[in-house]
Amino acid sequence: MRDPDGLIARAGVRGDPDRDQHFLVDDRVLDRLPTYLESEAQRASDEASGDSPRADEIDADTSHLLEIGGGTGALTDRLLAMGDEDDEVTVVERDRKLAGFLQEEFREEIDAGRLTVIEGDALEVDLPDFTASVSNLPYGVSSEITFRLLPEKRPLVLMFQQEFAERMVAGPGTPEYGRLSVSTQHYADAELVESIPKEAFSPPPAVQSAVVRLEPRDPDYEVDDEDFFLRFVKALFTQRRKTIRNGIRNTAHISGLEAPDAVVEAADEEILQKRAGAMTPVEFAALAELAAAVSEVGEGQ
Ligand SMILES: C[S@@+](CC[C@H](N)C(=O)[O-])C[C@H]1O[C@@H](n2cnc3c(N)ncnc32)[C@H](O)[C@@H]1O
Repeated sequence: MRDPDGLIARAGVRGDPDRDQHFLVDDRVLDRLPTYLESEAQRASDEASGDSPRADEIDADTSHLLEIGGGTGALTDRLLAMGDEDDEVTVVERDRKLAGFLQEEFREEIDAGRLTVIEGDALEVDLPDFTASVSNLPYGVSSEITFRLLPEKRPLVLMFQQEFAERMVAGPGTPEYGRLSVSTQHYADAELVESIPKEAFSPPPAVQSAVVRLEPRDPDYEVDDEDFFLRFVKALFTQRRKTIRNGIRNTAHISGLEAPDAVVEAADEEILQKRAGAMTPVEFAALAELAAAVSEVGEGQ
C-alpha cells in the first residue's frame, strides 16, 4: 500500500485549508474507511466474533467506486486495492496540480483501465454510473456534494465535520435534529460510524471529523411531490421555535403554499401544536400531503 506521507512528498504539495485540502495520513483510518461499506449486520457479527472487518467480506457492489476529492491518492490507493482486476475506481479532483499528480502516480492503474481521474468540480462534472462511493469530502461543499450523491441511491461512506455528521444522523426530539436530518434520511439510513481526530489529517482541520455510512432505502412514507416535501420541511425548520400552526402561516413564501390558512384549517390540532424539532419524518410527510391537497403549491424558495 502506498504510504500517505510518501504520496504528499512525491506530489510536492502542502494541503491548502482554503481549498478544503486536508489529506488523511493515518494508515489505520485509511484502512478502515472502505470497510464501512459492509452492512451493519456483517459488522455486528464481526464485532461479536472479534474479527476486524475485511474488504473481501463487503457485500456492497464495489465494481465501480467513486471518490470525490482525490487529493494525493492515499484513499484512492485503498479503493483500488479492494477490488479485483475488473473493478473500477473513478476519482474527481478539482485542483489541477493534484489531478496531474494522480495521473502520473497511478499511470499503471489508469493504463489498465482500472482508474479514471476526472479533473473538475464535483458539483459540475458528469458523474459516472458508480456502484458506491467512499470519500473524504471537501468540507466547504460537503452538503452540496452529498445531496448530489444521495438521489443516486448507492451506498456512501463519507467523511464530514463532526457537527455536520451529527445533524445528518439525528432523530426527532434531539437538539441536532433539523432539516439536514430529515432530508438526509429521506434517501438513506444514516449512521455515524466513527469520529476521527484532527491529527489523522495533514494539515489538521479546525475541528474533529466523523464518518457517516449512508445506506439507500425508500422512506417509510410516500410523498407525491418530493421537491415540495423537502421545501416544506426546510420552511418549517426556519421557525423551529414556533408551533407548526405559526410555522405554516409564516413560511408560505419559502414552502410555496398559496393557501396556508386552509392547511391550518385542515390539519390535526395535535400536529399544529407541535414544534418542528418534535415532528417525525412520517408526520412531516403526512402534513405535506395534506397541505398539497388543500392548497395550490407555487415555486417557493
Ligand atoms: C479533504 S481532502 C481529501 C483528499 C484525499 N482523498 C485524502 O483523504 O487524503 C478534499 C480534496 O477535495 C478537493 N476538492 C475541493 N473542492 C473540490 C470540488 N468542488 N470538487 C472536487 N474536488 C474538490 C481538494 O483539492 C482536496 O484534494
